[in-house]
Amino acid sequence: MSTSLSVSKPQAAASVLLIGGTDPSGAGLQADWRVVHALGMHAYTVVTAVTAQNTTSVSDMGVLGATKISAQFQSVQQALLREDALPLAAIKIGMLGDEFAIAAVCEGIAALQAQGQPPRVIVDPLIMASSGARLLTQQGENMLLERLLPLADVVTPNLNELAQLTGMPVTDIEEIEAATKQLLSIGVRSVLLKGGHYSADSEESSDYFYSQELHFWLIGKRWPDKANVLGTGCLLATAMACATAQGYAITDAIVLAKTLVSRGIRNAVLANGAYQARLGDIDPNDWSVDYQDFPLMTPQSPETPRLQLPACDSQRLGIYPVVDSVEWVEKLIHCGIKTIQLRLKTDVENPPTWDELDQQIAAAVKVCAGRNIRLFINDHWQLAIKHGAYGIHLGQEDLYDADHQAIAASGCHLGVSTHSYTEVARARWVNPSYIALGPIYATTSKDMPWVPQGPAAVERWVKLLDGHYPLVAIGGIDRERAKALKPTGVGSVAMITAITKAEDYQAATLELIKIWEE
Ligand SMILES: Cc1ncc(COP(=O)(O)OP(=O)(O)O)c(N)n1
Ligand SMILES: Cc1nc(C(=O)O)sc1CCOP(=O)(O)O
Repeated sequence: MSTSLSVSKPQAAASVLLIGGTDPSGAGLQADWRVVHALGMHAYTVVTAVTAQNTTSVSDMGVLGATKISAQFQSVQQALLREDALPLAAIKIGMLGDEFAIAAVCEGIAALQAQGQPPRVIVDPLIMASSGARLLTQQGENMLLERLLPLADVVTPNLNELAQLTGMPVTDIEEIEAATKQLLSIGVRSVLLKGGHYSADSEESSDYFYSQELHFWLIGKRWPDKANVLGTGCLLATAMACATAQGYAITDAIVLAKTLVSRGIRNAVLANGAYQARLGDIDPNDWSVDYQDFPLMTPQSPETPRLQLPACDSQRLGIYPVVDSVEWVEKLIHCGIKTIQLRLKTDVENPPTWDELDQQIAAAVKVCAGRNIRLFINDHWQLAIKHGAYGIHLGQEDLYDADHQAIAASGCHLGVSTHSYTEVARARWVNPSYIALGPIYATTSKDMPWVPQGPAAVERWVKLLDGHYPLVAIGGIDRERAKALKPTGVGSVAMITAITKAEDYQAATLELIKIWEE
C-alpha cells in the first residue's frame, strides 16, 4: 500500500459543477446543492432530468433533450470566461437518464476540459432508484460504461450498481473486491464502492476503494436508529467533488466525504416518512470533522480483528528529541528528557550491518533502563522488540510492511507518523500509542513531499484527536515555535535540529523543557 495517491494542497476558492436530476423528496441535485452550500462553496448546475418520486416510487421522469443540456453547458462555459469567475475544479455527475443525455454531458465535459485546468470528475452511476425504478435506459447503461466512466477520476457505485455494471455477484468481501477490480479493466481509473448496503446488520459501514496504485477499506460507524437516510450517495460523491475542488488529494477527499456522510446520517431527521441527512453548520476550513464520524482505513479485510497497542502512561509526552546515536540518547536523558527516539538512518553508501544496528539498539535500551524513559526505536521494530524497548516509531510505509500482530504481542508502544487525513485514518486502524503530525514547519532534516501544515493545523488535529491519542508535532520546531505551539494544546513537540545542531545542546534542551513545562 503506497502512502497516498497524491498530496493535498488546499487552494484558493474554486467552484464545482453538479450534473444530475432533480428529486422533489430531497435527493438528487437538491441534496448535492445542500452539500456545496454547507461548505460555503459555489456550484454551477446542469439539470439532465426532472423526476417525480418519493421513497416508495418514481411516478414520472423526463430526461432533458441534448439541446437543452448542451445549452446549460454553454452558459457555464461563458460564466467561467469572466475574469471574476471562480475556477471550476471539480464535476460531480449523478442521474443522466438516457444515452442522449450522456452524449451531451460527455461533449460538455470535453469542452470544459479544453477551456481550462481539467476539473476532477466524480461519477455516481445512478441506474436504479431505491424504490427499484430504472433511472437510466439500457442503452444509457452501455454508454455509461463505454464513454462516461472512463472520464471519471472516481466512480462511486453502490452494491447493486456494481453488480449491474459488472454482471458479477457481490455477496461477500472477495466478490466485492473482484467486481471492483473488474470495473478498472473497462478503463475506470478508480472505484469507491459505497458500503451502506453491505452487511447492513453490522455496527460499521465499510466502503471499498480500488485503483491501480492502492486499495483500501474505509470503515465508519453505522447509526442504526437512522435507517435508509435519503440522498447519502449524492452527499458522498458531492462532498468528494467539493474536497477535490478545495485541493485535497483523492484519498483525503474520500475520508472527508465519508466523515460528512456519517455526520449527515447521525443528525438525520425524519420528514415526510423518510430520514433526511442534516449537515448543520460546517466550518469549510476543517469540515467540522468530529471524531465519532472519522473513519478507519485499512488494506486488510474490515473483518480482521483490531489491534490493541498499549497506551502511553501520559497523554503529554513533552519535549521529544529525535537523535541518531546512543551517545545522544545518553547525553539528553541527563538533561531531563523523558521521551526520546533513536532514528538510525542507513547510509546508502555505507549501510550498517544487522549486528551493528542490533548493538546500538541494545545499548540505547540499556542506557534508558530503570530511568523511566520512553525510548522509541525508529523503523527497526524487530530489534526494538528483541531488546524490549519502550516503543517503536513507524512511518506509513513501514507501518504497512511491519507485522502488526508481532508488535501488539510484544507489548511495545507504537508511534505512527501522519501527514494528512488519509494517514490519520490509516493510523487509527492500528490504534497506536501516539500519533505524530508533520511537518508543521519546513524542515531541513528530511526531504518531504508535504506542504508544512502550520500551527493552525495542529489546533485542528488537537480538536479532532485529543483525548483519543497522545499527539506529537514535528518538523522545523525550535524554541520560538515550541512557544507558539503550546497554546494549541498538543502534548508533545519533537525535533532534530533545534537540539542536535544547537551551539549549546544542554542549554537548548533545558530551555525547551522549561518552555513546555511552565
Ligand atoms: C515523532 C516522529 N514523528 C515523525 C517521524 C517521521 O517518521 P517517518 O515517517 O518514519 O520518517 P523517518 O523518520 O523514517 O524519516 C519521526 N521519526 N518521529
Ligand atoms: C524526521 C521527520 N519527520 C517529519 C514528519 O513530518 O514526519 S519532519 C522530520 C524532521 C524533523 O527534524 P527537524 O526538527 O530538524 O525539522
